[in-house]
Amino acid sequence: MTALVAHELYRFFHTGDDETFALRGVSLALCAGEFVALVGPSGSGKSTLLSCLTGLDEPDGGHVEVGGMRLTRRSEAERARMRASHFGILLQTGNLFPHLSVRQNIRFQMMLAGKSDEARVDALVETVGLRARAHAFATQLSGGETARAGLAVALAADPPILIADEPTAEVDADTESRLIDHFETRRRAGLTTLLATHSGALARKADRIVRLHDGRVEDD
Ligand SMILES: Nc1ncnc2c1ncn2[C@@H]1O[C@H](COP(=O)(O)OP(=O)(O)OP(=O)(O)O)[C@@H](O)[C@H]1O
Repeated sequence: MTALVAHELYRFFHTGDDETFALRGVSLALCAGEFVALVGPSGSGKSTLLSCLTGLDEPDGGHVEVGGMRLTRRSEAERARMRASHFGILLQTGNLFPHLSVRQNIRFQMMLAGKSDEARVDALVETVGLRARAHAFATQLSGGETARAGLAVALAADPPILIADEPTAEVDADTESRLIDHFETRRRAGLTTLLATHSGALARKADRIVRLHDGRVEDD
């Protein structure tokens, strides 16, 4: 079953007289339960693609379908509803509430999904290697800790589709291997994962590697 489809996505940015072609006709299909790594050089369009796939950004051309329903060109409220029921999202813009601790951020995300499970909060804090920082506020975390806490929040509600941008940036080797185990557990549970990454170790564990270059899929 196909979980997420992108049809011929185009995205252009205009800054003054400059025009950047971030996506130039990207098509991609993720099957339910697939673990896919999105790779490519800096500036190749990975983050832009993830934003369009989750409906946080609207493509200038093409469309996205999630769970068989079109996500693109709907109202912001409809996109937000579809996002909440399909995705866990970690993008470079971050997803933490600054006035909540790491634990409270994870708990809050679970609550939004109608869930409450303290053992799962403990397990997620452990998985991302933040046991010692679980009670720190988001504003008190380092860059790497912020990214790991953000990943725990993205995973909190056990989303059908996890979309994460560089989830293992700035993590030590032990944490990276725990996270890889977690992504493999998701795959065994039939959950779908798409990660943009510069990590060869992580990409090698994926079922499939999709390579972007200059806004196009170079290899899939
Ligand atoms: N909001 C924006 N306004 C103008 N240009 C943008 C914007 N967002 C992205 N771009 C440009 O679009 C291109 C693709 O950027 P994107 O962030 O998607 O690349 P990336 O592959 O994720 O890079 P990295 O690996 O460095 O995160 C780049 O040339 C970038 O400068």
